[in-house]
Amino acid sequence: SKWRAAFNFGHLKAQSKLSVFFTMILLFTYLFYCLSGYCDSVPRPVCDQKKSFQAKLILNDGHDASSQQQQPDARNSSHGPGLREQLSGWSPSNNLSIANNFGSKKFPQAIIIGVKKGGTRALLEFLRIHPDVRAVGSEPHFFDRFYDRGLEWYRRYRCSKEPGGRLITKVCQGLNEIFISVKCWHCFCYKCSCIKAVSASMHESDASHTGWSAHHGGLKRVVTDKHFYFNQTKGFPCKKPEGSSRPRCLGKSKGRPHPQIPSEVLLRLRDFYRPFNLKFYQMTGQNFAWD
Ligand SMILES: Nc1ncnc2c1ncn2[C@@H]1O[C@H](COP(=O)(O)OS(=O)(=O)O)[C@@H](OP(=O)(O)O)[C@H]1O
Repeated sequence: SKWRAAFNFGHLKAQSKLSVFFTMILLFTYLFYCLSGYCDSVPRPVCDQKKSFQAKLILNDGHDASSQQQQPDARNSSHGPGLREQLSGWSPSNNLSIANNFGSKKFPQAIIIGVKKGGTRALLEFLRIHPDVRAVGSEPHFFDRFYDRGLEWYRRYRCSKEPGGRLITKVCQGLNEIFISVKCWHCFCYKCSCIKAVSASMHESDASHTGWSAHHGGLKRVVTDKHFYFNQTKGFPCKKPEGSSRPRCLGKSKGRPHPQIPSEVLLRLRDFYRPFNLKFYQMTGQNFAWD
């Protein structure tokens, strides 16, 4: 029975070692997941921090917006008419306000539309420097991941503490994404002032691009080159320190070192994308000269 007890004890120890081992694996996987930048993009309901405040959506005319909940079906509709219909009552001046202690929620006055890895985070972060800009913290991914959750869900991201604030969000990623983006832009931004975030090379043009965007978004030109410095290590512009704050570059998952691509591969890629680029120039009415 002594042997049996020892055996059982050993068995138990092995079991607990195993569970510690698996817990560590889980922790490291999660850590790696976050370090690779994915956690950033998982949306958190930043405006809905305290359920106890019983935030209610109130239209300007005093109607309770929550009774008008509509659930768009992402699978049955394109980003076009369905959304357009639902947004027919939307306009920057037809704002919703949220009765809670965090200020009022506003409809977006500007939207950043961008493809994956198009540099939309940089544009968002740089626009955020502008004193009249209020932007969501994490990207809601409404149009590419959570469209079927409906506008009520999306509304939780409409937060701004200042009436004139602008909310910037990022929409439209996916297959054939550049065209979907542009279609989205056409269908969605017919009422809001829209920032067209297209840049051939964000490396050189971040700051001026931000200025350009701010100008087109109806903002005073406040953000200029003097807000940035070029970080040699990162190979990208970063925010200059203000007062006692430190210089701020985007996280490790933005502006990563890229492998050397053989020139013949680059040529083949350019050939492949040429007709798509032409189609894109036609859609936007602008030649970006990506060749
Ligand atoms: N200032 C600055 N700092 C860092 N990175 C910059 C900057 N400006 C543009 N970029 C480019 O942005 C790329 C990431 O784009 P996104 O933010 O749109 O990526 S994501 O699709 O949301 O994951 C990122 O892609 P990678 O270089 O592959 O990391 C950069 O090429």
